[in-house]
Amino acid sequence: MKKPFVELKNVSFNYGLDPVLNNVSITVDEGDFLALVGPNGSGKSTLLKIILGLLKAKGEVTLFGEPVSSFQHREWIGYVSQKSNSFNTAFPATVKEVVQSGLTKKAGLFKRLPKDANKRVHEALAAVGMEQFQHRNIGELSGGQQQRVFIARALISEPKLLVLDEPTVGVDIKQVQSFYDMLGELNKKHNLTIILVTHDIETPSNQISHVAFLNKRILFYGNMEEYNQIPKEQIYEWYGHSVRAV
Ligand SMILES: Nc1ncnc2c1ncn2[C@@H]1O[C@H](COP(=O)(O)OP(=O)(O)OP(=O)(O)O)[C@@H](O)[C@H]1O
Repeated sequence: MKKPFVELKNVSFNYGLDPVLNNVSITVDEGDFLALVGPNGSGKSTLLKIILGLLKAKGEVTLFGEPVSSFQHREWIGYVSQKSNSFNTAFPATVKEVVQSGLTKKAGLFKRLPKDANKRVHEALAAVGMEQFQHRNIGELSGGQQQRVFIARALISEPKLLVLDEPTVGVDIKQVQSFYDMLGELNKKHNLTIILVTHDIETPSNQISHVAFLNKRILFYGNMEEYNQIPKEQIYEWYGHSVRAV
């Protein structure tokens, strides 16, 4: 039987008086690839912060079967924030150094690297198809390539769950499909559970297993087959009228 990695039950949250999330309930099982989709300001980042234990909400939040407040295994969750790709391009760090920093971030600056650090850097870069770039400066890479490197940095501590906040912002439109294919491979071949947050309803769907559509509350939650049956007009309505029709 599949194990629930993340369970949210009736989660509500306000910043001051403004309600941002209202009675949100979703479950992410082991092996799922969930796209959490919603327009700007719909509460996606807030929900991620609640899942990561950075904000405390009303309702129940469980990680790997434990209440988020007492969950100890932070290393089981790899997180790539929205800001990762606004990397200072003049910063003189190689791809290898960036990925390696995923090993030292919890141990502190002066902690020695594990003996197998080189092998692990290589494996993490290979998993995202970037092994040939390890000696390049991070600032010389494209947005999509940088995003892959940040994912490798998250993968190096061998998480069970990977959380990605708007990972395709700054990725060339032509590279988006191959980026999703890479994530699909991590999900299926490496058995990595993924939550991907995006405002893009055109998110390539062939790799994704489930969709949650959020606009302060959950308007839809189901598998891809169920999602594909929703008329596009309905989705545009959920978005308001700012989304172009295709
Ligand atoms: N620290 C904060 N203090 C007050 N209000 C906030 C704060 N952070 C976010 N908000 C508000 O909460 C709402 C939800 O914001 P959130 O960042 O979760 O949305 P989002 O769906 O991730 O948006 P985007 O796609 O633009 O990143 C917005 O109206 C935002 O202005």
